[in-house]
Amino acid sequence: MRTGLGHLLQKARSVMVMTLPALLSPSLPHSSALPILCASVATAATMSGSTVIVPGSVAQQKRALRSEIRKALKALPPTQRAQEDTAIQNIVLDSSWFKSTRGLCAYISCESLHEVDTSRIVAEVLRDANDREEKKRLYVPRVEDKNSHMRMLKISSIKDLIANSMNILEPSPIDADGSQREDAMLATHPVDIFLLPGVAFDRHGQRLGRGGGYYDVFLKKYQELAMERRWKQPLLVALAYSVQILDDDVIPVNHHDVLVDALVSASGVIPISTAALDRM
Ligand SMILES: Nc1nc2c(c(=O)[nH]1)N(C=O)[C@@H](CNc1ccc(C(=O)N[C@@H](CCC(=O)O)C(=O)O)cc1)CN2
Ligand SMILES: Nc1ncnc2c1ncn2[C@@H]1O[C@H](COP(=O)(O)OP(=O)(O)OP(=O)(O)O)[C@@H](O)[C@H]1O
Repeated sequence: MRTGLGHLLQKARSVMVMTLPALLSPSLPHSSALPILCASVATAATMSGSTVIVPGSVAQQKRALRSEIRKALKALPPTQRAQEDTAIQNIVLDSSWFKSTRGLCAYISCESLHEVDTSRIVAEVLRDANDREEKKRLYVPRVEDKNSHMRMLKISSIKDLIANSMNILEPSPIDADGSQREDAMLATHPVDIFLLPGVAFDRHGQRLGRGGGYYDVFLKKYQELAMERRWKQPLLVALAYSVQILDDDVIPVNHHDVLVDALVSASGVIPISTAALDRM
């Protein structure tokens, strides 16, 4: 499914106007809203023509942008949030690329982090895993240490999850039978799709995470594994509220940032890479 980009952009902009009112001059048209967000990230921004020179390291700029988007997410009215959660999950569940996947990595959404809800997607996969012949293997994140080390472990029931110190549900390393859970990095079959969380995204595939480096490190390793094994590269699909989709060149970039293939917003799928155009 494709989306009307103009409509989506307008929607993202109009939400920015609502969530960042103090930064906006009443004379500015809505279309000027997102560059203003960029200026707001740089507290001492220097204007040079239309270019905003953002001071500070990339890490500082990322921190400032995370903080802006967290505020925008907190300000999202609950009814709009619920509507977008439903629409995004319906789009995923109804898609051919999701239906045909056999191996999936998904995050377990955390309400206090204001993440796009994945509970229906996870429940559906686990229902399939238990009831049907066409099973999907589901791997979910487990943080191993503070040095950006995360594993993706296979679960077969929601009961496999327990809250960690950050209050995110994650699997124990050992299952109910006392066996090691399957690790996606050690599995004999590939992961076809990653459903990714994040703080902000753009239409070039840039993704701003929570700052731990967990996904960037994991995805790089998984892409290398897929290459070694001659598997198809997994499709990296980020789930995004409208306020999380920013104009191009607003998200600060590091060389280690892994680009996503596509976004799913409440307005539809935004394919970015050629792989996404081919497969979605
Ligand atoms: N649901 C979910 N699970 C996930 C992630 C995620 O983003 N979402 N992760 C993705 O990496 C890993 C965990 N990483 C995390 C990193 C930071 C925070 C967090 O609470 N950050 C606070 C700010 C903390 C600070 O600035 O000091 C926040 O974002 O409000 C949570 C999870 C693995 N599991
Ligand atoms: N491939 C990598 N190898 C080593 N360190 C990395 C890698 N990717 C990220 N890091 C480190 O992780 C930390 C956080 O990076 P960054 O702010 O870009 O993460 P992020 O956008 O929040 O992404 P994530 O969702 O992966 O946490 C930085 O200290 C960075 O150097």
